[in-house]
Amino acid sequence: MVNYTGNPSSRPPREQTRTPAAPAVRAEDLHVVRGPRTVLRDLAFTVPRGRITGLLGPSGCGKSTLMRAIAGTQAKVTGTLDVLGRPAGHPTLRTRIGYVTQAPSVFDDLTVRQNLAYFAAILAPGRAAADRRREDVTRAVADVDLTTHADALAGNLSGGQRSRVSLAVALLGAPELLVLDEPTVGLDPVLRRDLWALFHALAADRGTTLLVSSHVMDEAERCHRLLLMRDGRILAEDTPEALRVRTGSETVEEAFLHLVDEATAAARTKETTR
Ligand SMILES: Nc1ncnc2c1ncn2[C@@H]1O[C@H](COP(=O)(O)OP(=O)(O)OP(=O)(O)O)[C@@H](O)[C@H]1O
Repeated sequence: MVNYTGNPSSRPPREQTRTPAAPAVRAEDLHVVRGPRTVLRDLAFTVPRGRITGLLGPSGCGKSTLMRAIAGTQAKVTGTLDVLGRPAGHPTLRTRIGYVTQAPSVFDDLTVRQNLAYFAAILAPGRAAADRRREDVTRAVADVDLTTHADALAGNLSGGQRSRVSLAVALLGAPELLVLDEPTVGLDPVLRRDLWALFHALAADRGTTLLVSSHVMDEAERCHRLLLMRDGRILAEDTPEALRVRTGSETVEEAFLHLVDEATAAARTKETTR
């Protein structure tokens, strides 16, 4: 794993005052239609650079759809969605974003190293880049703690190890923005802790921006900022601490439930005053 020397507790350091750089992601009036339904409705939010932003909400609320839109792979997106200063999906963003979906995208009949070498050759083709590719592959394998499995066939790895190969592929080009769709699902507590340490090291040491989705609320406490989603809308956008304080809650899960109740009550009031 990347050498993580920061705060070893599960909570990240408090949000520090920094010169506000342009956000990594900026959405305004964002809508996404899938099939017959509008699944994301009127979203407006930002994702700050060099921080870990957690995208949390119940299953089906639209997290993956939003990540696909940011990665530029989602059709029927309207409104403003700027990513690293370009409209989402712009061709120049391809090498600047690492996107890991929920389904590990690895070739089972190749070893871990061969999988990475294949994707490295797409990112940096040609003989002149051979040394750099080798270094990038070795670094990415070490980042996800798979050095001892580098020559194992991907098809013989566990589910968690295969997910980490996918993550290593995304780390190859040292992307500025990492979009990770439920990267810790199905992992044991030790691996989850190690992956979060890696995420923090990437943000702190390499300045990488991470957008990490989860429907497990305890992971919220590990993020610098949160986007809480429900039913295709952003319910709240703030630091975990600010959300807890604002709602008088002990945990982010409690804060989330409080915000859901508040939104439901507001919707009812709107209905009855019509
Ligand atoms: N191909 C599709 N066509 C139509 N609707 C879809 C399609 N894929 C997803 N949806 C709908 O879009 C909504 C958002 O789905 P999405 O996968 O983004 O949610 P999610 O929050 O990522 O869920 P999970 O945590 O279970 O992965 C859901 O109601 C889902 O039924």
